Amino acid sequence: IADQLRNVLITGCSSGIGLALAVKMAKDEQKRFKVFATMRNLAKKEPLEEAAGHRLGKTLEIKQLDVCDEQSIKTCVNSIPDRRIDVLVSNAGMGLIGPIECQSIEEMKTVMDTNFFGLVRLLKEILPDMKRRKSGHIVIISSVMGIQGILFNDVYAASKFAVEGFCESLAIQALKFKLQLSLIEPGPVVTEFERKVFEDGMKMDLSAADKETAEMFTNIYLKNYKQIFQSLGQSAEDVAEHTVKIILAENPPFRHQTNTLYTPMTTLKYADPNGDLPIDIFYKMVFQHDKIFSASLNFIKLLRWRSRKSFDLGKPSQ
Ligand SMILES: NC(=O)C1=CN([C@@H]2O[C@H](COP(=O)(O)OP(=O)(O)OC[C@H]3O[C@@H](n4cnc5c(N)ncnc54)[C@H](OP(=O)(O)O)[C@@H]3O)[C@@H](O)[C@H]2O)C=CC1
Ligand SMILES: CC1=C(/C=C/C(C)=C/C=C/C(C)=C/C=O)C(C)(C)CCC1
Repeated sequence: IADQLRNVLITGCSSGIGLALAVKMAKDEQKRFKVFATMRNLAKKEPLEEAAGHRLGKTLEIKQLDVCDEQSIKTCVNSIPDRRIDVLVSNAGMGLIGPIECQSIEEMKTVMDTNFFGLVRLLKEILPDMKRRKSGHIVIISSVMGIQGILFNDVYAASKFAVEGFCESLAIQALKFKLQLSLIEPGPVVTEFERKVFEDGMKMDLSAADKETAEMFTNIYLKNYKQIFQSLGQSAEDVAEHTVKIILAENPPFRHQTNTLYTPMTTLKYADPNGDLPIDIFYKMVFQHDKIFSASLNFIKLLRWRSRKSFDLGKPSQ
């Protein structure tokens, strides 16, 4: 389908990565994509409409889709000509931070339902068509937390690990049907996600946690949260650019990390089969905070300077 117009369905386009990606693909100079930009709440469509400009109604259409609602997914897919989706970008998701003692099972279930079962619901509806056609690319916005946990992100990391385990299994079957499957793994990205998660963290009722845990969350995690996003964070447009390159790549990889500043952390996982190395390093970064944290921020600055050269995924398919 290299020279054919590709139908692209993206979830979670009211803000952040989904919005940036929808707009970037709709503005493709070679007009290779017809974008179905979806969101659960159409009352939030204005920023996307504004960013899409005159592409609206041409290379970009806005549709309602709630990944937690099977009927809404079905209605949306049925409204697409021939139900043909060449590229599915599963992007809708939400964060959750804090000590588990202070989170309800209900809140945790909402995260799993959105980040993990949201993807499962989409694929139950869309995968059979792709298999029948023996063509399609499934692109999932996962996270570095799909391969490595971070302090106070226990349930969010679990939801992204679930996504990765699910996709690793499915990728083998996908290969048999000539389908492509790619996990995009961003580090911190400055979007509504960051703002929502931080605000929820700031107003969290910490009374169910012991003093040491509550202080750890407030004085270490929340205190440094903004600085981490500032020094390490990417823009939604940057992640969108990586995602488009993956979509256009001749042989798209199964996993793609978008943030070269973050790769030293994830690499630690593969450097030690016992799994202790990344945990020890994260421990030192967090709890020998004064010395290590400033050292690691300097290290990040050095990496940022070193990583000016742009990434290269080889020859695009056209
Ligand atoms: N920001 C970050 O640091 C990182 C984010 N990611 C991942 O990137 C993806 C996009 O997040 P990002 O752009 O940062 O954050 P945003 O909060 O800006 O965007 C999330 C989008 O998902 C939508 N959404 C939430 N629940 C549902 C649902 N049930 N059905 C449909 N849409 C829903 C939101 O809609 P609404 O406006 O209605 O809430 C919004 O459009 C997520 O999967 C996230 O886990 C990965 C790595 C890092
Ligand atoms: C770098 C770093 C930290 C935080 C990393 C963060 C906050 C990453 C956020 C990633 C996100 C939001 C991914 C979304 O999917 C710690 C743990 C404080 C320890 C010191 C090093």
